[in-house]
Amino acid sequence: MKLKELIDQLKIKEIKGEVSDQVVHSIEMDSRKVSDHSLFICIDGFTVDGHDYTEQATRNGAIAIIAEKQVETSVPVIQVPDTSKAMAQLADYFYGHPSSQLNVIGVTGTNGKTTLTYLLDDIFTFYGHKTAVIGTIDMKIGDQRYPVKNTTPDALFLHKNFRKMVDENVETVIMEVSSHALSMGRVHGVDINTATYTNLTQDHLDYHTDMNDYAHAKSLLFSQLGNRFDDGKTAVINIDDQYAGVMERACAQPIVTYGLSEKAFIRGTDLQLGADFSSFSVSSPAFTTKIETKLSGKFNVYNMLAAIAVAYTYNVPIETIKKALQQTKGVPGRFESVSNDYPVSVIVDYAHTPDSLENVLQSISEIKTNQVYTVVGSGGDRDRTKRPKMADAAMKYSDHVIFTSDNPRTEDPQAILDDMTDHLSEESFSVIEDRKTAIQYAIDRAVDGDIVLIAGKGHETYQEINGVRNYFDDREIAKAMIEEKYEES
Ligand SMILES: CC(=O)N[C@H]1[C@@H](OP(=O)(O)OP(=O)(O)OC[C@H]2O[C@@H](n3ccc(=O)[nH]c3=O)[C@H](O)[C@@H]2O)O[C@H](CO)[C@@H](O)[C@@H]1O[C@H](C)C(=O)N[C@@H](C)C(=O)N[C@H](CCC(=O)O)C(=O)O
Ligand SMILES: Nc1ncnc2c1ncn2[C@@H]1O[C@H](COP(=O)(O)OP(=O)(O)OP(=O)(O)O)[C@@H](O)[C@H]1O
Ligand SMILES: N[C@H](CCC[C@H](N)C(=O)O)C(=O)O
Ligand SMILES: [Mg+2]
Repeated sequence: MKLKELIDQLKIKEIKGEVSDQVVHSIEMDSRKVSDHSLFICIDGFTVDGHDYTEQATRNGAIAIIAEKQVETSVPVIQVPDTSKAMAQLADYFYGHPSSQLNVIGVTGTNGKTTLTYLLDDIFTFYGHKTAVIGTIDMKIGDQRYPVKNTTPDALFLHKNFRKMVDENVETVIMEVSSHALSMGRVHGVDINTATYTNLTQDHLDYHTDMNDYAHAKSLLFSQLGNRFDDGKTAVINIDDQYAGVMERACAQPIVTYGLSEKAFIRGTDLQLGADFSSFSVSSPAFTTKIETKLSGKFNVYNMLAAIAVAYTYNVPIETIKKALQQTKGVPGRFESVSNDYPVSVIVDYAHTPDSLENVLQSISEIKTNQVYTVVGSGGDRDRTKRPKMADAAMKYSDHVIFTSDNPRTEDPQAILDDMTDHLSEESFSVIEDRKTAIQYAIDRAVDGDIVLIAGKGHETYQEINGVRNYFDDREIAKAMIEEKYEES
């Protein structure tokens, strides 16, 4: 594509150098990925400033630079007010507005995003759509999986991969949209059809100033659905959540609500929850039916109601939804039972917020027949104020808590553990910094009928200490320990 045609899309402050008939083969935001005929966009980041890498970019073959500050280079510089926005706009144009050729379902909320994307993937696949999923675990296009660095990647990655999805005949893409992504504009220019809200409870107060600021960031997904009524856009909102009104007020489009309360349009009733199943009735003015699945926990009933509501907006027949939910296996690392064959149950779960920990432990309380051991930590370089609250949730619902390291990142692990435990007066907990030793401690002590919950890392296959990621999988470690325990006895 011609550089001239591309930059004609932008509001330009100044052009230095001559833009004639240069051809752009790729758009890059990372100087290390620049090759011949790339257009390099300078992003002023949290760690470094992309404007400092123009020399490397031109050396690698950049034919022009998009910047928001003054830079000196040998190639034309197009200065714009905001390079992040320009990047989204250029990528959307360069790749031929691919998101508008897809059903894009965006999911936001503190907890349940990954789970809901998996449920929707199961429903739409069962319905016969070719699907794609982007989120915390990875990006999936059809049957192919690709690693992602962020739950919601940057705009360049998104538009580029939407193109790939269109080329591969994907019809429906289900994506998690994090609050970071919304406030950093990573989804700018993404033509979202359905915006879905799960819930809002404390997390990320290192990044957002307070809960209202956090709620506002989430609400951007709903304002970004736009003001036009002729394109069939819909919002799907958990009406039982205390911040539902914030999302509703931000949204000009029709809203389908779900929940357990009477005011929900898609309403769940008659819940029955077990260790490895749940069932409930779901009703709306259009249908009433009973859903039976292998997923357990009240929070998962909410996730399933959200999935039903989204599928309903696409006219997926309720019988199809019902069958898909009946077969769903759930999500790796979410309430994942490590082994059902032994008298001690080990559950690995990704709960890393006070609310998710409380939810998961409440669900365990409902099914437990004996004592509950909880092994839990809290991530470094993240919201510090959630740490004592996570500890309180663990203490409230467990018989024994072993506080340990999650991903300490660049923080001192012991300081994180102090943040979690300093306020605790009871003595009925242990602190074991090394996560493997902490898991061993719980499994060694658990007796027949006990449940060991290993929380916080779920599907993660690493532990990040001092910037280094070492291989670490709670599920593998626990499985080996539990097998060893019962083989010895
Ligand atoms: C704080 C934050 O969000 N950081 C994101 C940000 O990184 P950054 O600002 O530090 O980037 P940077 O390293 O300063 O680089 C600035 C620019 O210089 C360029 N550069 C850099 C080096 C070089 O040699 N040449 C070069 O051109 C970079 O390509 C970039 O364009 O931009 C990167 C590219 O988009 C993101 O990957 C990165 O996410 C980091 C890894 C991260 O951990 N983010 C977390 C907070 C996050 O976003 N989490 C949410 C999920 C939260 C949840 O749901 O619980 C998410 O969506 O992932
Ligand atoms: N609807 C829900 N409400 C509260 N807690 C939930 C809900 N769904 C899942 N959880 C809990 O939260 C944990 C994380 O779930 P999930 O991965 O689906 O959320 P997420 O929003 O994608 O999280 P992240 O932002 O970290 O990617 C689960 O392991 C479970 O403990
Ligand atoms: N998306 C979340 C994941 C947290 C997972 C937990 N294991 C941790 O490392 O804190 C975050 O980046 O805050
Ligand atoms: Mg997620």
